Amino acid sequence: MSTILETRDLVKEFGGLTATDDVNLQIQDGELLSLIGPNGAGKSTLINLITRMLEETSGDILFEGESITDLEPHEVVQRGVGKSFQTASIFPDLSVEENANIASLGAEHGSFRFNFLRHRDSYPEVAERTRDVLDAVELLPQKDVTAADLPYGDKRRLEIGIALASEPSLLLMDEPTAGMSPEETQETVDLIERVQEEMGLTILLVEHDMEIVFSISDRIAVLHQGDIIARGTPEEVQGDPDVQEAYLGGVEL
Ligand SMILES: Nc1ncnc2c1ncn2[C@@H]1O[C@H](COP(=O)(O)OP(=O)(O)OP(=O)(O)O)[C@@H](O)[C@H]1O
Repeated sequence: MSTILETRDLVKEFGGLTATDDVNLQIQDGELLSLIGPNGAGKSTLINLITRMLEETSGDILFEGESITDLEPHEVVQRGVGKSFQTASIFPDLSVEENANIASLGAEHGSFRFNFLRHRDSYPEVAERTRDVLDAVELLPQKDVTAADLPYGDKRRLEIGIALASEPSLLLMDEPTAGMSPEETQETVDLIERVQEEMGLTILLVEHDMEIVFSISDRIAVLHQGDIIARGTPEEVQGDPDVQEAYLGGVEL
């Protein structure tokens, strides 16, 4: 297995506070790696550094062997780093299909074309990608539904579909099941496992639900106060005394 993403001595300071402290993380091609840790551990900071929403204080980030620290966020997406976050990427007044079209078109042409809806029939490759994406997240039957009218779980699936439209080789997911009912959570976990397998995706998952983390992950990295204190398979991490200590009084592992 080769390394798809690597952080080298990655430091992010906010004033006097060190949010990530010399973080060296490697994500292997094709794996599902979960990033866990107590509140304030630095998980979101690390994700935001990878997507280039935040500028590092020092260190480097390599994607497919090349540094991405000089890139803009949209350039990182074009390189193949997709993200599915809670912050909505959905246009609520448009249909499911139109939302997927916009994402597919952006991926095809590198930027959003304002008037594309009038010309969409001349973009067969976009239509095909839209169909594939909606099929992958099982939203084809709801393609004409206005996004705002979708049940919550379907909205989150549409967000995952929008992220998939850019055909990422690495997908960053921040709490994809937050706010979902147990049934929606299980469906989403199944969906993540399926797209990972079918599309050969590599996934970096930030998730607070330990049941999900331990069932779905190939490997887990544990952040605590900006440091990676443990990494390994679910079994290795679960038995690690440093991890138990970091979570004392917090989440039960
Ligand atoms: N923009 C910011 N300005 C100042 N401090 C920040 C900023 N963003 C994060 N921090 C601080 O950096 C530390 C790490 O925060 P971060 O949000 O990365 O943690 P987290 O592991 O994602 O937490 P949670 O699980 O609660 O989302 C915290 O102490 C937080 O208060």
